[in-house]
Amino acid sequence: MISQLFTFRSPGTHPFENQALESFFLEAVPDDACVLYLWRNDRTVVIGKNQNAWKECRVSRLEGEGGHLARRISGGGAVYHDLHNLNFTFLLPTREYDEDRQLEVILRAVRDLGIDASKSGRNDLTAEGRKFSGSAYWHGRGRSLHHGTLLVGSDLDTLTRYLSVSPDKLKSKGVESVRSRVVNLAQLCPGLTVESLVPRLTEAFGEVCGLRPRAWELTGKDRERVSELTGRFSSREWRFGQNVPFTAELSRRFPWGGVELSLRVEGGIVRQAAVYTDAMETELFDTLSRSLEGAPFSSRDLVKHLSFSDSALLADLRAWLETEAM
Ligand SMILES: Nc1ncnc2c1ncn2[C@@H]1O[C@H](COP(=O)(O)OC(=O)CCCC[C@@H]2CCSS2)[C@@H](O)[C@H]1O
Repeated sequence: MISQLFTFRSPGTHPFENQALESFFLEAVPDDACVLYLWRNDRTVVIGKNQNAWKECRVSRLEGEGGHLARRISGGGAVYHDLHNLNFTFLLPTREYDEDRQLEVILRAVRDLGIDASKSGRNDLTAEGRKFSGSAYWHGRGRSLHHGTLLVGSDLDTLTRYLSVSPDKLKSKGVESVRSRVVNLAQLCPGLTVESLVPRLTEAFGEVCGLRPRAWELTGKDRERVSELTGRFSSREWRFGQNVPFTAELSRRFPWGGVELSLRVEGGIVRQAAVYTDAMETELFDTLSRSLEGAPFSSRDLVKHLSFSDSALLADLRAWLETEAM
């Protein structure tokens, strides 16, 4: 039986710290309690546990604009977060886990605003046929986590700019996102902000569970654990190295000839590079494919590895890879 409710609002907006806090609550939630953790990330794309970062997200564009690519422990697709998207996480013992009750908390808060919201499909909440929330789940060691997004007033153009990747560029297995039409709650309830939604969620949490929620106070020891966990979520290994191997195919026509690059990427590193070209400088291209092997698969690193000579042709290739969506 749940006999205690806790709420916690993250003070920060950095994705890896927020993910660490979430994992901390997963470890720390008492056997008779449910925690509702509310948090926001600044400019972040969060991919599912088994997704390919480059297939789901324009990583170089996101990072070039100061954003972060984060991977979560739960499955499912890729979503965009900014400061006008509110995330919720329910953390509780698995035997008390009840997806419908958890979603009831969210639906009650949203319907109280006069929005006709409903559950749709496996993990979406929609209003007027458009999605404003996606959920994902994790269960293990007797504890469960149910987390989801709430689009309140996010920049939907930016969302689309980061999440649209050309479909045939990467050949890879892995979970695909389910692209949907999206809507901000503030569009359906003018004036709504994250700040005004938070107390409504806390209230609905108490009403649905029939208990009064208390704020969780972090101790010094809790904070130490959170900073340990932050390292895991921020590591390149966790974020990019988890992929099943894939092949990236990039092609471009230049005044001096066409180039096709085929890069075999394993653990986020280019293991094999093949270049097909009708340009005349075949020797340069042999060196080029060798020099790409071992490079981390990011525009910046590929460009660095292509700096072995100052030929004009290489400069064209560097400029291309710098802007190429990967
Ligand atoms: N922030 C946000 N909220 C709702 N829907 C979104 C969002 N960003 C993108 N999308 C839309 O959902 C699809 C992907 O849907 P798909 O069903 O593939 O994936 C999800 O919903 C995953 C939800 C994960 C929630 C976690 C909670 C805390 S950390 S992230 C995407 O292509 C867009 O069309």
